[in-house]
Amino acid sequence: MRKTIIAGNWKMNHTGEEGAAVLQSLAARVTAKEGMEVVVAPVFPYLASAVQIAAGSSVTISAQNMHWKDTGAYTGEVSPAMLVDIGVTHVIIGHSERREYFNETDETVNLKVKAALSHKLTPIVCCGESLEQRERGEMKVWIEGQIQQAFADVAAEDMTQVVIAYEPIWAIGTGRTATHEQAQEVCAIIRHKIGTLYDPSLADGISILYGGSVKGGNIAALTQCADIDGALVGGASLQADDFMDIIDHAVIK
Ligand SMILES: O=C(CO)COP(=O)(O)O
Repeated sequence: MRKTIIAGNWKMNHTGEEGAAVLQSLAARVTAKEGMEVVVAPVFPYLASAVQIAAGSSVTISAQNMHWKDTGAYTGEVSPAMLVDIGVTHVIIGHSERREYFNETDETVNLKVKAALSHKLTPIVCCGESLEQRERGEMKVWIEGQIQQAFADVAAEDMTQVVIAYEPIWAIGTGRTATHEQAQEVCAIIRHKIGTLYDPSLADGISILYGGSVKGGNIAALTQCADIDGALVGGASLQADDFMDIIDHAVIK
């Protein structure tokens, strides 16, 4: 059975104090549910204290990015070994904001995916098309290409540790959620592509999340879809009440 995963990407938000308050509230309120995982991704400076606040609760902590090397002359970067050292378990890789503003490419995404897997960090690998690509009818080819390149040279046994997030760029922070039919269509394309790259039963075990203006009001319809196994949530993960609303209404299939 695939896990339902609700992951909050805080992006560049919350001071240490603000984030700690939200996380304390979540740690107290999220109850352990079989088949469900709740993840929160604060900014780098507060990851270590976030791990401590979440310890013993049903919330686990993710980074929003990392470098692929363990150490070296890479000013401003953070390595997978360092994340593991402080107790981080997940890392978001290839978010469209990193691709757009920080020169993240399919090649660096692939390097980071392989580095995460070799450190037993769970990569939450993002893909998604722009509105122009969708309108030009290029969505399927684009998404399949992103998936193929993200997992190039990744062994089948490592794929079981992977989480994929489909985030259409046009639905991020816009209030314009993809309909659950649109999200399901693309998540099915992703699962099918993984099935052709590996095998269908491996693809069947991978959690595929949807991200883009997810709220308490649309999570049930999304997670009822056959190929949508949770959400990567931006804005609505910043306040404990909003995020709890999503967690409480997510469907565990
Ligand atoms: O980018 C996202 C999560 O990674 C989605 O952000 P919003 O939920 O704010 O649209």
